[in-house]
Amino acid sequence: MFYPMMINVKNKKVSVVGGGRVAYRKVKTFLKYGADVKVISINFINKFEKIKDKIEIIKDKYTPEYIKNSFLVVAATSSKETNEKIALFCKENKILCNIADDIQLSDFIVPSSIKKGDLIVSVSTSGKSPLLARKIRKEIEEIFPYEYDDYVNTLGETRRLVIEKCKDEKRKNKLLNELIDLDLEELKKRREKYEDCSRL
Ligand SMILES: C[C@@]1(CC(=O)O)c2cc3[nH]c(cc4nc(cc5[nH]c(cc(n2)[C@H]1CCC(=O)O)[C@@](C)(CC(=O)O)[C@@H]5CCC(=O)O)C(CC(=O)O)=C4CCC(=O)O)c(CCC(=O)O)c3CC(=O)O
Ligand SMILES: NC(=O)C1=CN([C@@H]2O[C@H](COP(=O)(O)OP(=O)(O)OC[C@H]3O[C@@H](n4cnc5c(N)ncnc54)[C@H](O)[C@@H]3O)[C@@H](O)[C@H]2O)C=CC1
Repeated sequence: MFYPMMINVKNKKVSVVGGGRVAYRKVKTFLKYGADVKVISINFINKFEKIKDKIEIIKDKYTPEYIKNSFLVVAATSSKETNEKIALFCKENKILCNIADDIQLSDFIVPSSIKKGDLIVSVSTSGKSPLLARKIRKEIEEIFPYEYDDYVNTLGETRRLVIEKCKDEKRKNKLLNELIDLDLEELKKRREKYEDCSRL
């Protein structure tokens, strides 16, 4: 059973084995979340050219040496045998792994997701149908047509002010509940107001 969680990969060593379409997709997502990505593969599709300055590229066959110090590993080679070897090595060395062609051997799977600033919406079918996850993700994307970045940041800052300055639990909950119904403009006014108060 896969438990949904958010894992911090910023500046952490992530290794992706394989240089095909699937590996490329996984690498792009890790880069979006600030990981320190190494890619090991015999061959690479041309798209890797576009991101070659943002990753470490090792053009070689997989050997455990390349992944041994990783925080996370993704096995996305076209060789089932290699993917299995990677899974086994990760298990023995307590490294979390995602095996692109074998959910049973995977410690984690990747959902289909939308990132609008710090607002992240993820959809998973627990591996039953990645295409359904993608379809639902696209449907949800249509109801988030604009950038949430500024809104979620302002909400986060205003929430911090309420938590810091309001010590009455009941009132605090009331204020926090009010915040999520305000639009960006109202929220910014509210933040300014709370910044000027010493207590709420
Ligand atoms: C278990 C999981 C493990 C993991 O990869 O993490 C997994 C496993 C497998 N995928 C397979 C196939 C496809 N996967 C996609 C696409 C995506 N797959 C993703 C995640 C996951 N795929 C995890 C579960 C997600 C969930 O919770 O449901 C997404 C969401 C995220 C991402 O990859 O970043 C991304 C969509 C991103 C987006 O657009 O939003 C497509 C479509 C395409 O490629 O265009 C196809 C072809 C169509 C088909 O087969 O359905 C196969 C068979 C391989 C083979 O046939 O050889 C396996 C292996 C198996 O099923 O055993
Ligand atoms: N989880 C997912 O979302 C999906 C997973 N898959 C599975 O993912 C795997 C990869 O799929 P694609 O990227 O389409 O394949 P691909 O054939 O385009 O790429 C495979 C890559 O693996 C490399 N490779 C093969 N053996 C290797 C070894 N011993 N050491 C290092 N690199 C090696 C090749 O050089 C190539 O770059 C397949 O097993 C496929 O079944 C396929 C579709 C989606």
